[in-house]
Amino acid sequence: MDFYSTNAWKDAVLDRMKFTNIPDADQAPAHDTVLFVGEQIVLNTLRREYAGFPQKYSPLPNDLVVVQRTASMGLGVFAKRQFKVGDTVVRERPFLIAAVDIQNDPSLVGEFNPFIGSSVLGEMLKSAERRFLPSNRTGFANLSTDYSLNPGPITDNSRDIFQSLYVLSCNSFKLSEQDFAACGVYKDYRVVPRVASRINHSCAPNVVYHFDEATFTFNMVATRNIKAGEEILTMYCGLQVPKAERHRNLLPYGIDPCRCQACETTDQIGSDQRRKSICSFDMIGAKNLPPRAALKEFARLVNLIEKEKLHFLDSYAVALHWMAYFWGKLNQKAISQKKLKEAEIYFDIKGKAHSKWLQHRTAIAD
Ligand SMILES: C[S@@+](CC[C@H](N)C(=O)[O-])C[C@H]1O[C@@H](n2cnc3c(N)ncnc32)[C@H](O)[C@@H]1O
Repeated sequence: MDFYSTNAWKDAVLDRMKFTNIPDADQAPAHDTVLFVGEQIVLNTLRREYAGFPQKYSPLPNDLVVVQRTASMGLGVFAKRQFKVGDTVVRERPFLIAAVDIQNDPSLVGEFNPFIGSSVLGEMLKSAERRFLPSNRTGFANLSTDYSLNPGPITDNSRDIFQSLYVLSCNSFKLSEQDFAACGVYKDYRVVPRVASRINHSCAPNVVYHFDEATFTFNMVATRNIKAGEEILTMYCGLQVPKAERHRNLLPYGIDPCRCQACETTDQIGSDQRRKSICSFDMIGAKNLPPRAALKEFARLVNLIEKEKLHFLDSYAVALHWMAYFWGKLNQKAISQKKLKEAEIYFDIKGKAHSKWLQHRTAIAD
C-alpha cells in the first residue's frame, strides 16, 4: 500500500509540525491562541525580540462594537459609539494563526499534490482545534454559520475538514512580513480573529488591521472618522484597481459579487478612472516641481483619494506630508502646520501597523 493512502503520512506530518498554545498573560477571560506551523522559529524570534512575550495588553471596553445582521452581507460589525481616525476599534487575541501554504511544502508531502496538500492542512487544522479552549472551539465553529456561501453549522457529528478549511479561507486575514516575524518560514500566514472575523469587506473601508507581535493581538484601527451605528469595514484585497479586477480578486473570499457601497455607485467609470490615477500618480515627478505646481499636484492626489475614501493608502500620508513641506517653502506656516498634523495622524496609523514604515517619515523630514 502506498504511503499516501494510509494514515502514516498524516502522522508523519503532525509529528513534525508541533502546535503551541500562546496563553494570555494572566488575563481574564483566558483567550489562548493556537499557533501552528513553524512555531519554534516564530516563538524563538518573538521571545528574543520582546521581553516577557506574550506581553500583557489592555483589552478595549467590550461595548465599542456589536455584531449584527447586515442588509446583504450576512453578519457584520457595527460601531456602538463614534471613533476618530487613529482610534483602535477592535483588539483581540485571535483563535489561531496558521501557515496556509503548508499545503505547497514539498518537504511535508513528498511532492506537491493539491489534494494531499489540502488534506495536510485540514488534518493540522483539526489537530489545532483540539487544543482550543472549549469556548474557542465553539466560537471558531460558529464562524462558518452565517453567511451566504457557508456549508452550514459545524456539529460534532458532521465535522469535516473542509468546513474548517472554509473558515480558514473566509474568516482569516493575511499577515504581512511587517506584521509577523514568521513570514520568512512560510509565506502565507493567516490569522483567524474572533469579533474581527465578522468584519465585512468594502472597497472604501474605514479600518485597517495590524497584528502586534509583542502582545500577540490582532488590531483594527480607524482610517476615517466613524459614526455610531456605522458598519466597520475593512479590505480583503488591493483596492487601487478597477471594479472588475477587484471582483475577480474577491472571489476566493466568498464574495460574488461585492455589495459594498463603492461597488454600487452610479459613477463606476469615474471611480475606476480615479483609482487608476491614484495608482499611477508620479510622486517623484510631483516633488521635483516648483512649490506651487507641486502643491497643486499633491492636492489633486489628496482629492482623488478622499473622493474614493482610500485614506488608508500610504500615498495619502505622504502627499499630505509633502503639502506641509511645500506650504512651508511658501512661508505659509499655519497651513503647513495644519497639513503636517493631518499627515501625522496617518503616519501614526501606519506606524502602529508597521514601525518600519516610519522610515518614510524620516526620509521626508530630512
Ligand atoms: C470574514 S466573513 C465576514 C462576516 C460574514 N458576513 C458573516 O456573516 O460571518 C466574509 C464573508 O462575508 C460576506 N461578505 C463580506 N464582505 C462582503 C461584500 N463586500 N459583499 C458581499 N459579501 C460580503 C461573504 O459571504 C464573505 O465570504
